[in-house]
Amino acid sequence: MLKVGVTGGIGSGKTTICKIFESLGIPVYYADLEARRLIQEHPVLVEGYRKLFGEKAFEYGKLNRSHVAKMIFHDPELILKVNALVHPVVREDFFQWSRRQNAPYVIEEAAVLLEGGGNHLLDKIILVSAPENVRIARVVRRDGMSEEQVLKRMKYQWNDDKKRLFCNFEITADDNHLVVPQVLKIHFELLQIWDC
Ligand SMILES: CC(C)(COP(=O)(O)OP(=O)(O)OC[C@H]1O[C@@H](n2cnc3c(N)ncnc32)[C@H](O)[C@@H]1O)[C@@H](O)C(=O)NCCC(=O)NCCS
Ligand SMILES: Nc1ncnc2c1ncn2[C@@H]1O[C@H](COP(=O)(O)OP(=O)(O)OP(=O)(O)O)[C@@H](O)[C@H]1O
Repeated sequence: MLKVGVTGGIGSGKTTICKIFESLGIPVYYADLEARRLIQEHPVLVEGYRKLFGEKAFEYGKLNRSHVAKMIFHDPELILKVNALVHPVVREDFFQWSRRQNAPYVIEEAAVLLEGGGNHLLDKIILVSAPENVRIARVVRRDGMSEEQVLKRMKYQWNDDKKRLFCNFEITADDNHLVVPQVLKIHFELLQIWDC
């Protein structure tokens, strides 16, 4: 079974693309979602988040997302500590999850994948790209974040030019390209690679 990463900056359309792969029967591991579950459940992460963010890290056992987001996206050192704490646990969880799947390939969807060297553990990487102004507008519309809040998160993510150097496929998900044909083309190429 191949392990495929789908990455791209905030608001690029990764989740939307992955839903199409899911409709083709491909299992998808959504790293943001699973990270939030693990931060609330995994003893090492619960303890680590308490140490880094204080008692306010959790409210009634749930991650206090706005408190943590306010702190980490203002502090480059803190975000490095968080990434070093969370990403290895998520990666291990992804590998355990992938062993339980039965498919020609599985996908890990993650915004921050290449930045931590996660590509070395995956067989192929797909970049989902869209211009920054389009991505900002999408996230403002979807989450009600301010433009400044989106820009703060982008600061901790590589730009598409840098990501492109590490990717095997690219899906252009701006407002002018159809994405379904691009997904289908990659899907059949991945099936062929798996078949060989
Ligand atoms: C800061 C937190 C609480 C914000 O929660 P929130 O629900 O607002 O955002 P969510 O988790 O859905 O992420 C939304 C987007 O924010 C960006 N983002 C999240 N974490 C990071 C990070 N460490 N570096 C850069 N961008 C990030 C990504 O584009 C992501 O797709 C949460 O993202 C967190 O704890 N992040 C650190 C752990 C992490 O790196 N998770 C990413 C998956 S491994
Ligand atoms: N190709 C597209 N054309 C127009 N709108 C799109 C396209 N792809 C996604 N969107 C919209 O843009 C927003 C962001 O998409 P999506 O949630 O898939 O991005 P993401 O990369 O997973 O975001 P994040 O990194 O924040 O989790 C959503 O509201 C979605 O409906």
